[in-house]
Amino acid sequence: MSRLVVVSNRVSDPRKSAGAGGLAVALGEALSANGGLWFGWSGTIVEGGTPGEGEMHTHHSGNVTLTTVDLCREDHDSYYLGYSNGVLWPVFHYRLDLADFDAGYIGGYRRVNQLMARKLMPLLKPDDIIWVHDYHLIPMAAELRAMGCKNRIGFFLHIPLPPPLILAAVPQHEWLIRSLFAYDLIGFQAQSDVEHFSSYVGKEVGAEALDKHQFRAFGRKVQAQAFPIGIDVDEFAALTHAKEGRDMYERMKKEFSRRRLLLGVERLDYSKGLPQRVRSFRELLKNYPENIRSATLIQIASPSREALDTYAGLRQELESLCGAINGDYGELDWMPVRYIHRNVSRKRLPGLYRVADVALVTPLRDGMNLVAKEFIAAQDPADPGVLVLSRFAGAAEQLKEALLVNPYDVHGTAESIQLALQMPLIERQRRHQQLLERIRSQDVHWWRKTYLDALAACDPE
Ligand SMILES: O=P(O)(O)OC[C@H]1O[C@H](O[C@H]2O[C@H](CO)[C@@H](O)[C@H](O)[C@H]2O)[C@H](O)[C@@H](O)[C@@H]1O
Ligand SMILES: O=c1ccn([C@@H]2O[C@H](COP(=O)(O)OP(=O)(O)O)[C@@H](O)[C@H]2O)c(=O)[nH]1
Repeated sequence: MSRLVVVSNRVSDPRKSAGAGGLAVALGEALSANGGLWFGWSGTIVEGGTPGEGEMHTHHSGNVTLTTVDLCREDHDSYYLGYSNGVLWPVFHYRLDLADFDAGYIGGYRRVNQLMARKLMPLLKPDDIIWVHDYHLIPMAAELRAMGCKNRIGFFLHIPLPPPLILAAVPQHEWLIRSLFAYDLIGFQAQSDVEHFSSYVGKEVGAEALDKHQFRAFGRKVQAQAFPIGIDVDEFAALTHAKEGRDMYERMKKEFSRRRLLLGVERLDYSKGLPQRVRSFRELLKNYPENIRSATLIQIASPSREALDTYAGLRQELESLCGAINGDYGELDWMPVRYIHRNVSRKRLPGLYRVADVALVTPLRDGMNLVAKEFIAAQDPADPGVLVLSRFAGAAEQLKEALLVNPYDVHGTAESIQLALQMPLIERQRRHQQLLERIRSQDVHWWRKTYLDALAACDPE
């Protein structure tokens, strides 16, 4: 059997609890199945190091070999903070207003992709299957091919691909898309992303569509398809009953026996729609005062990309909104919002999800959103909570039995939250059962297998 080589910016030991971020969680689960090599950034930034250079480290965790490369400060800042999270992340999440098109970033982005390719190339065996992940590493296959790599190489984009006219705002858009043609298979989260890819390559580079999923351009053929990422449903449900999950459940259940719990869990990121959500909650208290002294919003917003000004600004905005709502509505023995700016261990989250009456997963744009799926997996089928889900999350293409909302519509979202709080048991059970079936039929094992089977079936160019 061929060895699987996964390449991603974030690498984390599958046997340890991953930090916040769905990619590391999902790849850890996918790699543990058959083992392989996980290659990427070590997480270490070397002050004063040489651009384009980085020490390599290897360690083993069960059947997975983890090989990582350090980055010097200059490379990290231009590749990770600058081009990946200052240009690609905002544009791909439709936020041209937040993009910082500094011409200096692209050099670091290319340099780090070249460095990663150079370090990976000698580790490869001829029949390895290479699976590259996410926007940090779009040119990775082109760099490997330039070094003579003939292996099958697949790519998976974890974030949305915007429509052509938004994508075209990136000064290097054509180069990025040309780089994608060095892969054999491009995986997207949602059907809408595939449609955007197809219309971009048709309109902007005159690609020939060989069929619905195959495109020829730049002298190469590539296949593009949606493979919605999932979670390990049984593993996550089991965490609900493990010690940390159970402790959390019992503690919170006691506290919320006479109150209603609304829950939000995410990285503190502008794509997640946090200020809009808090405003909707405020609207709920204003329009449905029976929720005062009862409905409490626990908002976990774990620190993310704090070196970027847009993230620091968002934190201030959110803290001021939470402070204002607590000041206006709070009582000595009840605060409407509990805002936590820390990462909560993934082992404790299932217990919290299970106590929640309503999960608020209302991003303005999201590639998938694994929290939505984790919430469903953690529910008690006899008395499940309700998922309020943004129609702009990739997960909305699958999770049709959630209460779908437009997060920009603060009033409409408040109405849906009230509907969720009032939903009769029988309807909650029916929706939950259907949602559970959906996340089970397309779980993380399905995702890995379907993607890798499709990559293996691609005609090598
Ligand atoms: O690595 P960070 O900069 O700390 O950010 C964390 C991850 O955020 C993004 O996650 C995406 O992948 C999830 C799993 O497919 C998906 O559910 C979610 O919608 C995406 O936002 C990012 O794409 C990852 O590369 C980051 O590691
Ligand atoms: O305090 C936190 C916040 C989030 N998460 C985890 O981080 C992942 C977030 O993934 P998602 O796809 O929802 O969004 P991303 O952060 O990748 O954009 C999920 O597995 C969460 O359980 C966590 O462990 N602790």
